[in-house]
Amino acid sequence: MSDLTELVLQYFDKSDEADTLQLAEALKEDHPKKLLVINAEQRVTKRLELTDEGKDILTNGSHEAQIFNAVPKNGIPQDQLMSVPNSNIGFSKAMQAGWITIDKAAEGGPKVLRKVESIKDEVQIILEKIHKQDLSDVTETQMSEIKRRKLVAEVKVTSYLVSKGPDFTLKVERYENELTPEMIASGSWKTREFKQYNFDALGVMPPSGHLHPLLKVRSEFRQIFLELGFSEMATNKFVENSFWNFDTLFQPQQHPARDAHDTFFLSDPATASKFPMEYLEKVKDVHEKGGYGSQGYRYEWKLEEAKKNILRTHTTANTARTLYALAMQTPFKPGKFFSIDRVFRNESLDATHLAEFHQIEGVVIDFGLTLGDLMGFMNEFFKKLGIQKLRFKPAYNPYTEPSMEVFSYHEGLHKWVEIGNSGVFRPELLRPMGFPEGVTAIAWGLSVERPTMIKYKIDNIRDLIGPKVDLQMVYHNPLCRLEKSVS
Ligand SMILES: N[C@@H](Cc1ccccc1)C(=O)O
Repeated sequence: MSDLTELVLQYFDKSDEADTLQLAEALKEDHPKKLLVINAEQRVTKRLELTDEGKDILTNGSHEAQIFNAVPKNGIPQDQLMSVPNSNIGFSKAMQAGWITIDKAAEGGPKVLRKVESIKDEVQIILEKIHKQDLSDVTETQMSEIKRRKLVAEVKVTSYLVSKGPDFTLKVERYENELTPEMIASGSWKTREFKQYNFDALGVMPPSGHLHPLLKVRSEFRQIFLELGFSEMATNKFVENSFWNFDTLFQPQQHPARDAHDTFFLSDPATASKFPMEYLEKVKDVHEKGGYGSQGYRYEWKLEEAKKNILRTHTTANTARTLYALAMQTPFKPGKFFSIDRVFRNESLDATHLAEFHQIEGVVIDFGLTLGDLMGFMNEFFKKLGIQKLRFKPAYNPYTEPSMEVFSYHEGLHKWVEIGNSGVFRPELLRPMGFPEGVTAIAWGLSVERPTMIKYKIDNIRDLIGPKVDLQMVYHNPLCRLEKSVS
């Protein structure tokens, strides 16, 4: 017996019937076709069966025959015949058939006498034929009489016509699903049979539209910013140049972040050419000589370095562009801006790092904003996300002073987790743009991936992004259940 035959029998040992598709699944068979090596066609036929009364007649004879047999040669008083089962019908049928007669004038009451020597019990004979399913010499009149007397009934019988299918084989083989390195190494792939692709497969129908967890968390953050009156910055430029990504942010041209190990540089087009020249000169000056109370970096600033096209390493490049556009407007107007979009870093990939991720960025600009405003604002912002305990740690960014890393206490992990970076923008950044003295800006950035991984308890980022995304996680986030908070 083949393995499959055994499995099929085991399956039927536990269940009465099977849909071939379900059976294929239960048996882990590659394709239900393998199980369809035989065809089964359902057929419904009609058959006559004896009723209980019919069965009784088959064994004991018809009612009329029983009456005849109960009459001895020299007759019997009529009332004694009444003990025979079904005597009423039997008596009248036997009278009709002319088998018996009645002597009403007999002494001691009416007496029943035999009229013939012997009888032939036709009803019993016909029922015997029906029982044997041999209806060849049963006449229509006989049949309708038997049916009228309800001695037979018509029953439906369901059966299956089983025949060999086109793929019938006595050898049930398994198709290979995957071409493995072992098959290539051993050369066994040459003789194996591979499963065909099913281009008609429809996949699982989702019950409703779903958001990827990253999009869901993104929409939750977006909602918080909008509730706080922030405007969304345009973030459609994945390709940025070094000028906006680094130089405008007072990041020196020798800074390690501007190295090919950390940043993706474009080869075609390798450089950008359009810059606001007046502003560019001011940026160059502040790097080389300083100003606005700063002594600058005191190195020779090079335009070629600023021209280099890159994939933006942070959305702070958009903040720089947005603030520059705001500075162009007079008189000065305070502003609150945010963006949530993708950034790229030339990092070595591991369970928690990818070469691209999403940043949430916020900036508030007005006269006299201080570190206290930043800390107060951070507390409010994270409270809306359900994050209560915050800690700030002094840090360094070329564009903010002071700078602070933001940590939150993670109840599940029982430790402080870094959730963002923040600071007060330097005058070296704001003043060359043209903002008046006294205008300051507080800004912060965080990744979308970190809170998402914490919320969905994902410890490998590849389960969140890329071909190995756990679809169940997506299915559990139907659009209609969009929640307002991230925890
Ligand atoms: N650009 C910083 C985040 C940040 C934004 C704004 C101010 C301070 C820090 C980062 O990529 O980590």
